Amino acid sequence: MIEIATSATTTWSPDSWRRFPVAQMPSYPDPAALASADKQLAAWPPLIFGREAATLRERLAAVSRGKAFLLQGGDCAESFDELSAGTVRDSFRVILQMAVLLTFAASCPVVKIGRMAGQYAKPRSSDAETVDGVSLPSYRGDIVNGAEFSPEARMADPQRLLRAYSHSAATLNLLRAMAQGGFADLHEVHRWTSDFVRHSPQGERFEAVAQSIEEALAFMEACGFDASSSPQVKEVEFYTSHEALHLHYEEALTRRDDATGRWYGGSAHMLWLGERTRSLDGAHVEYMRGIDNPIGCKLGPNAKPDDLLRLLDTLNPGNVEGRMVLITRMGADLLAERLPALIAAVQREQRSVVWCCDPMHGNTVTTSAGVKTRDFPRILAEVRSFFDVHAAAGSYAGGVHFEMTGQDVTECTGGAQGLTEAGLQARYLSACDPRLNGSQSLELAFLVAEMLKARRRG
Ligand SMILES: O=C[C@H](O)[C@H](O)COP(=O)(O)O
Ligand SMILES: C=C(OP(=O)(O)O)C(=O)O
Repeated sequence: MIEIATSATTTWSPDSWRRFPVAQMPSYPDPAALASADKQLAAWPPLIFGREAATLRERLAAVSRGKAFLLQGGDCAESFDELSAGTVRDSFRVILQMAVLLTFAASCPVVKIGRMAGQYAKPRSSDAETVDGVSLPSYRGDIVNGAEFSPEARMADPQRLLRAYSHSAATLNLLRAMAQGGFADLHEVHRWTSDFVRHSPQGERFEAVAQSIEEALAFMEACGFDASSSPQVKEVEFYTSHEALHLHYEEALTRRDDATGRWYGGSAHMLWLGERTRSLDGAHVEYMRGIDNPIGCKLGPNAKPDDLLRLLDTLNPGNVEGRMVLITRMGADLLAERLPALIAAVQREQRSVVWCCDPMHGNTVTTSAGVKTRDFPRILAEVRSFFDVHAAAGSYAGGVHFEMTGQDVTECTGGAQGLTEAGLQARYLSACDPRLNGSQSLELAFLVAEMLKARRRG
């Protein structure tokens, strides 16, 4: 008789996911080499500590109570080759700028989480890609294989797990240095704008806000408040996150917290389940239920209220505040129709969650030239609809989640720069999905800031 594992009958351990069907996992030609990479990773230190994940849970608990707002953003897929001080700094500073605008508008703390330092694995719609009659395995993120269309590059290579770890460690090291070492000091706010944005309408609008902040700091200092030595002014709390897709990587970095005896995922502060890997009976849910980090769960337009409640039963049986972030990504057209039933179920069962809007993944289109893009007005429409639906239901729209970069890429159409389909090829660098560039990200932040301000004023 075949035994069917279920979360209810399985004792959790970092490797208990291996008894469950696992979606989106590449096949490795050399299992011994994979096991050896797993072993090496397990011997290395975790990238974060359990206490940090617990602090993030406290911050997210404040969001779930309507006392803070969540901003989560970063690359669709980080790339080994693109990693440099410049790329990390550019994304970080745009997230800081967005956070400043949102804090200013909402007058509440903004919890900042990067899709950074580990966002190397990608789920795909199809296992294979065919070009001119040649079929090869799909690119699944740099942790698995290479984006180049050749049989060698597309072969799943376990050594890439180790490179993903070292690239994540290098990224995190810089992020920590910038968050705490002076770069994020509010006195430096004028320096966060990159050159290509500085002279755009967004850049000029941001300068006006930066000027107000500078004056407010000077005023506080004149009143005797020592802003120059206050950690709230000089540093930011910045957290990392990625989709917990590659379960070999996640298992190998799972650690037990000495202080509490609880397990946590050591690869990032927050991990999320993707739309394609949130099956209740699947390996990804099994892995996530046992770790103590805050957990995100993507919810597409076909998510059913009962499935959501059963997921919450499994992932957060104690209904712990700040544990669950529900990231809806339904598309601008469907959100108003599909989201209310999910909100109603959560309200009826009094579940504590953070509701977050990912307006990217439900709005992807392919142009006639075969380029994947997203149109800025549709992204904005989904965010607006998200706020409206929550307001109508008496629920708190708690955050936003974007695929973005600080670089001057041309991947999403629209926005004040007037990017057209014809202009996409100029600097299309993403190996997977299209991101907002620095200017579009700021533009969106201004619009979200207006919604937050309107909500605050009732
Ligand atoms: O980022 C999300 C997914 O990995 C991506 O949308 C999948 O793209 P595909 O449909 O081209 O496989
Ligand atoms: C794959 C992603 O999203 P989704 O699971 O919502 O498609 C992602 O955010 O990278």
